[in-house]
Amino acid sequence: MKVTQALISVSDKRGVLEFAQALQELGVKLLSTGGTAALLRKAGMDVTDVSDHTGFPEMLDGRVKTLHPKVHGGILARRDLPEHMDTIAAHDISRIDLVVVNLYPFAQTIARHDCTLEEAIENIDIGGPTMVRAAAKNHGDEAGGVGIVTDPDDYEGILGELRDNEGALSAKTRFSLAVKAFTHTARYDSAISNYLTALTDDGGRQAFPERFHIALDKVQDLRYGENPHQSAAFYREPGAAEGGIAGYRQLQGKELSYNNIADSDAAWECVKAFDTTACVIVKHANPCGVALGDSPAAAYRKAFATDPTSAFGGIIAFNCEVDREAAEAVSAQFLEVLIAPAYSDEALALLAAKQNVRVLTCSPGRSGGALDFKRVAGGLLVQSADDATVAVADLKIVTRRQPTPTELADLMFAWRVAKYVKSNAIVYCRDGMTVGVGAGQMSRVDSARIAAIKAGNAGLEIKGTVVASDAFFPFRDGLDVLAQAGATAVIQPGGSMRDAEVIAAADEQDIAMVFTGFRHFRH
Ligand SMILES: NC(=O)c1ncn([C@@H]2O[C@H](COP(=O)(O)O)[C@@H](O)[C@H]2O)c1NC=O
Repeated sequence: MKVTQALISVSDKRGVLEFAQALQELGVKLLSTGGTAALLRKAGMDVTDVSDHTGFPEMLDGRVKTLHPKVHGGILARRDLPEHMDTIAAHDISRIDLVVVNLYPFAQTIARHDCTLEEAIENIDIGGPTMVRAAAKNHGDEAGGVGIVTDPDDYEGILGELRDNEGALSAKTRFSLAVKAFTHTARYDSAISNYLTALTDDGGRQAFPERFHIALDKVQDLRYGENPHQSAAFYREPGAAEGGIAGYRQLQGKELSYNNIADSDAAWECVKAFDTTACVIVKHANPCGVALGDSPAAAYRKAFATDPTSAFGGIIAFNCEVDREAAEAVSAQFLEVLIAPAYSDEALALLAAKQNVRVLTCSPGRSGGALDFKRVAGGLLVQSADDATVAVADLKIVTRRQPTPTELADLMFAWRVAKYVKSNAIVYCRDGMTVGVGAGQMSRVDSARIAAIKAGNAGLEIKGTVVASDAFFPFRDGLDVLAQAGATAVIQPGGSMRDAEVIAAADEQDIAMVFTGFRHFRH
């Protein structure tokens, strides 16, 4: 059925003029609301105001514009039922075959820090969702129905189909537009619910609403989950900042697996923590080598040297462009995924010879949402992201001996790495490189021992290293292990009941120790 009449009422006016002009050229009659009609008319278009169509003025500050049987009858009448068609004809209601609506910008309004409740309420669209839902419900079948367009990105495709299809939209297109439209209104209402249920009695907003709606967009189905007998998919938060792994672009290689994405996230978040050239190698969600370097290749070689055994089949991330030398260096090992903000042409040409390696670019910007989620059986733990940082000036030196400038630089490096190592985390470092990483142990003292053993296995000198501990030492035994291994300086949060005992142990062994005042647990 040919589209004869369209109603256009949009807040986001991007591309609407060109779309309306093209519709008019196709012979579609246009109805429109105040602001939208004014925009179209200013461009010389022939458009009928909805108020002239209904015989009722827009009223109540725009709260009532399109809420009228002349509009909703024209949308909701079933094209396949003669009785419906007779009824609208009897009431002089004409068919509206295409509805082009996007809603008041509620999410953008409440994102403003100075937004009042009154402003938020006024930005709850009523007439818009009513039309969107009506049109989506009446998307119809082969006999005809209504097309509902809520996304300016769809304008071009719609025009293409109308041109190719003698001015009609197929039932398939109308159905997929309807699905998108109901998703649009569901997301809109979720934002309203999240906002209102987070309001506090004193007019403030609590971070965690009483009811939490999360809307996610599927990025892709995955071949399987953490194990081959689990099914899986990857979802992205709409509107999340670009810098997270969910914004990845794959340049070559096999499809990413569930574990690839989880490990890539760990590697990418860790490498972004450094503001000079850095490389991170991750295995099973933990960094097994992190290093700074004068070039990406130099950083990689140091990171790899931490634990060549574990680096096999790892995920490698750089925070800078990968050049030919770095591409050559990483190609010498078996790796699953390579991530960087960019690659030189030479590097890409070289990597192309290893077609199985998944090569990704990610934006170096800030990562996703301000909230962190963790699934537990029957629920979800939600917390603010761990974005605490410490500056040298904030450190509290608690031992007799002060760290030397070199130790201090390595302590800061080690602390940054420890944040990305699963607890209990102990990280030995020297010269901007990890020397031994102890991760995910149930006891801190075991983590300290394992990290030292791993450094030995890699043939690295542990004497003279500095150490970061992601949380305080409950007893002096952990500190004693570090001292016996030959560490000379330690960074840790402090705050243990036995801090005095741990500080005394450090003083006894001439270790310089600094407290950050906060911990970096990662489970
Ligand atoms: N009240 C109504 O009947 C009504 N009908 C359409 N709207 C909205 O008004 C906006 C467009 O308004 P204008 O064309 O005046 O700029 C659209 O976001 C549309 O969703 C309405 N506004 C709010 O509820």
